[in-house]
Amino acid sequence: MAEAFDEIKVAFVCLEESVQAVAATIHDSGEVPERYIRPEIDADPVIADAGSYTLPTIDMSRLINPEFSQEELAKLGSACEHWGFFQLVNHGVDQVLSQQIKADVSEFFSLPLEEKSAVAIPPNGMQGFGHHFVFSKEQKLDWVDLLFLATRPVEERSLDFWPKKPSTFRDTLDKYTTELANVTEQLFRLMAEDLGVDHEALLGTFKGLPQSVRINYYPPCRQADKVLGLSPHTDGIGMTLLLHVNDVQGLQIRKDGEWFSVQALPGALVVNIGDVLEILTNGKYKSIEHRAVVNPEKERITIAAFHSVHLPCTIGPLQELGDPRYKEIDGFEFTKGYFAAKLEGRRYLESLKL
Ligand SMILES: O=C(O)CCC(=O)C(=O)O
Ligand SMILES: [Fe+2]
Repeated sequence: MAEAFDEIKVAFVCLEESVQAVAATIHDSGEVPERYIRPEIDADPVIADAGSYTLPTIDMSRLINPEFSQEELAKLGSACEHWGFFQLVNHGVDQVLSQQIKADVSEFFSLPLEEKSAVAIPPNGMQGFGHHFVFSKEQKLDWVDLLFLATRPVEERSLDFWPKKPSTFRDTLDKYTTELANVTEQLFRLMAEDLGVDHEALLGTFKGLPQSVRINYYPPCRQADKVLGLSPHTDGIGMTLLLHVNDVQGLQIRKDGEWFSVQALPGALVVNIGDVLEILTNGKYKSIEHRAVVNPEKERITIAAFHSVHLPCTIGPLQELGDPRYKEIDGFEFTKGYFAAKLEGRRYLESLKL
């Protein structure tokens, strides 16, 4: 994947300011610079009465227990079809390791800007500390700083962008992402079973489980209702596993045309279907638009682990799943198109429909 990123060459404009530093400088006035103010939020409100919705919770310990697996597998399939999102509990990721990754990530973002800048994203680069999806000097900006790293295949890691501080960071990220790759592989197998397709056909697209992480730091913002942490988007990969580093909520997903706030359970992984899995499943599983909002008083930190296709490859609906409803597309071309249209929600995915 690291090599793939080099090949994709996304033309992001280098945004030199850190949002965390902006938040600190406006601390007294609380007035957010115009570039971060998002008038579109008012036109697109959050579901007032979310009581009728509950994001499905899937229990991995039941999925792998023969006594309950059929029932839980049906729930998994239904969540992927109707929500494109679920919370995974009892996922088996070592709790001490989860605590350690949370501590290391929090410590990295609490370092002075100069120290974080040791791993800054270079011009036209993707990996490191900085911002993604800034295409012009005029465009509105998300209220977030990120650290983006390709973690698998292991031999393609660019360690220059892996923080040396805190000293445990690299080792913890290595162990944590390895565990997540295992959970992902298990989920892909279970999904193949739910879909009634050959495991190898599904897993082959994700051979070697290429993976990257996007660690999101959303500073608090007194004008939180005027900014967006992350603009609405879908994930241009197979599947994402999201960990909440602290207990601050902010993820919203588009449900029946309105925004629904996710309440992540402590310790759960929030899993979502990406564009590639929607295409492979011929539209059975859904890649849902989501966004992140910001807390007025507290910082919010999340770790999104993306599981991507094995490049080079061709992305298209699996044969067993009926007449194709999406075009076949070369993996590189898909990824380039996804990055170019990232700020346009589901539009790129829709353009691939037949
Ligand atoms: O931080 C969140 O809640 C969402 C993160 C996300 O959607 C992403 O990184 O793609
Ligand atoms: Fe996302």
